[in-house]
Amino acid sequence: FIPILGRVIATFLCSGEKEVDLAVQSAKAAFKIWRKKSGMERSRILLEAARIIRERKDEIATVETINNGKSVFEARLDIDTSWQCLEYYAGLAASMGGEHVQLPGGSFGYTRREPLGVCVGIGAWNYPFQIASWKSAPALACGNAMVFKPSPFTPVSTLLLAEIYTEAGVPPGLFNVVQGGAATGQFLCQHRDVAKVSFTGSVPTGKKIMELASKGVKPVTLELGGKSPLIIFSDCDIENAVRGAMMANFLTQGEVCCNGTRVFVQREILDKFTEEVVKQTKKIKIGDPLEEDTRMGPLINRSHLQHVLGFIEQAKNEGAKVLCGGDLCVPEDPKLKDGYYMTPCVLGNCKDGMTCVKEEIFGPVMSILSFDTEAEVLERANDTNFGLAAGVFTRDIQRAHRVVAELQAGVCYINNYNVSPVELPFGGYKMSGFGRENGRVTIEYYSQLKTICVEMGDVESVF
Ligand SMILES: NC(=O)c1ccc[n+]([C@@H]2O[C@H](COP(=O)([O-])OP(=O)(O)OC[C@H]3O[C@@H](n4cnc5c(N)ncnc54)[C@H](O)[C@@H]3O)[C@@H](O)[C@H]2O)c1
Ligand SMILES: NCCCC=O
Repeated sequence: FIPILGRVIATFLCSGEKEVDLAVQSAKAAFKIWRKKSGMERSRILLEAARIIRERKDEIATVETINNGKSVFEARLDIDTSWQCLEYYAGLAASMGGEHVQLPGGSFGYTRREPLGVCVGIGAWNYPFQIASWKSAPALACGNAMVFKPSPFTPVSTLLLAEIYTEAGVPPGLFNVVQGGAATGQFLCQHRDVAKVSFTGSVPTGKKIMELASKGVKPVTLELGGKSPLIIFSDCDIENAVRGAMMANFLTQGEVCCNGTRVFVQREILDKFTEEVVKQTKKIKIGDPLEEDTRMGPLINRSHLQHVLGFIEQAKNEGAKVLCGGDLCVPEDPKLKDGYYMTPCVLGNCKDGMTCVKEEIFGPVMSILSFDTEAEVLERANDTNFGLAAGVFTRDIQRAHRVVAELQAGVCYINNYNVSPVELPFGGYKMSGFGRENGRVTIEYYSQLKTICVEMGDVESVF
């Protein structure tokens, strides 16, 4: 689909059980070659792939924008965090290793960090190229092969990544792409030659993936949904807090897992903050996402647009006040008349029990709530089954650290929101998932440790 035009541009055949098996077998063959390469050799190939992504950045960003609807300005940032991820793991590939342990009598042991084998990546539609890069870079750096299934809504850009890996010199089949939806994903998770599944998507699908993988005792990484709190204290730099709240809610049309959609504002600055955030939200340029100055494009598809608008209707019925936006939008350009556009929405008078405050909307809808004390806001911020991200704006640095130490979230931002340095681990607490992407720790999620115990003397048998 092209969300900008509301039209189909290409169709892909879904991979069935046979095609999934072919992909896994060719990944398995490539794994035999790749696992024998030294870290330095793998690093060189990943660096070359990163270079090609940088070189083709505009082309990849354009494809991403056409298929997903996000502004090309943002898509370029996604592509940056993609090649940066490849560079980061290329840098770590050569230094992966185990340890040497001295034992009594001159005996010793050592550990080897070894790849898992064929890993499966399953992606969501909001960051197609970035998700494929964040999964494949650490997987390949550790010596694994990967079969990746993008979302059927955004099947295109992952194919460019496969092309780039091949051009950079990975063995044929090392990074394979299969297309399809739930059925294809299930075949992948159940395949006996698959060693691990890394999934990005919703909580309900994450549960199913975990169940399927458990049948083969396969480890899983789950990057799931969220309903993250953003806490704005009255001593903050208000301009930065407003910018932070916009970053926390309106990137990629609000279709972002870690968005800080529950914006808690301390009562003393509630009116001033709300007035400014509404003013800035009304200024967001909606339109053709391929134009340089557009900052919000169409949502992913019609049914998702209706789903998001439904949340706004329900919020009104439950007593929230629409302070701006929340309507269907038809851009002036006639070619965009069938696109899935809506105006970004700020909801005031929100209460903790409202549906818009409790459920992940995955659209451009910010809910503003007021609070009085630190203890109260912490209690309310943590009162959710999700735990992906959280943010705090304050000039009091002691309070900032005290608050993030209490927040039940895998990623916490102090005086910023939704930045993604690849050097830092990303992932959730509670029902937002487990395992991490990015950062040094992710090596542990794509490798296994072998212990070798070496006897230097005679065997002392108990028999
Ligand atoms: N935590 C993160 O890093 C992160 C990042 C992006 C999106 N998300 C979450 O993803 C969700 C939106 O994405 P979505 O609508 O594509 O999610 P989704 O769960 O509907 O689909 C995700 C992927 O899973 C596949 N799939 C669906 N059913 C399956 C099954 N039974 N077995 C195997 N695979 C199956 C889909 O085809 C798709 O590729 C939101 O909840 C969002 O918060 C999380
Ligand atoms: N840039 C990270 C976004 C991942 C969640 O949707």
